[in-house]
Amino acid sequence: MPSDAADPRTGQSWTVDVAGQAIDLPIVAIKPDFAISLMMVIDLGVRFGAHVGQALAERLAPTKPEIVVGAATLGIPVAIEVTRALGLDDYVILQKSPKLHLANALEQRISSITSKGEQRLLLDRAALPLLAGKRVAVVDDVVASGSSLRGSLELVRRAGAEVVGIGVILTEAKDWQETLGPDRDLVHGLAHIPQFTKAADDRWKPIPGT
Ligand SMILES: Nc1ncnc2[nH]cnc12
Repeated sequence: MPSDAADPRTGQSWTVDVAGQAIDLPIVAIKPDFAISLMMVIDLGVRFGAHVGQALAERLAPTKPEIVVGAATLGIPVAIEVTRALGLDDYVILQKSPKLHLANALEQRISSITSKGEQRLLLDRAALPLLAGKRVAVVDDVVASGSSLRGSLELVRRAGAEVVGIGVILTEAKDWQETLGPDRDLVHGLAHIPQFTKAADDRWKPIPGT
């Protein structure tokens, strides 16, 4: 398909050990001199989903969560697997696009490094009784800027719940630590990935300190 957009593929990949399971992530250029190693959790199969669900549940169980909250889109499989592995049933998904039944949703604005422009997170008011007064674990696939997680925490707290833990498959670079402030201490990540820049030899290399 002809396109004016630059091809984001670099031909390089980054291997990371996720709680004992190695995955290969393609390094994808977001800008001419900036790239990330992209983890699309929905492309990694159900066994990987179950593995990370179990590993995150082990780390979150001591915080005694009563319900799990995840943000659309890639937080959805994580929320389902963590809920299952914790032996819970209900979970709550924060939507990114307005659904017909969400006309009256609680709303929070967010931004993301992998999606264009500003986005929002929406909490269905029908889910409020599931959250009010509850101990909540908030989960996502990756925390990078921290904007999406910060929006999730805000919505969960507006719903009257206590955030007792945050579970992510990957932490990426360090920007999220400043975005989340003191909430950074609630984060349980299974592995860390750096961000990348192009070196003099045209190879993508991790940015020191990320
Ligand atoms: N490395 C990454 N993979 C998938 N989603 C992301 N969002 C931010 N960084 C990401």
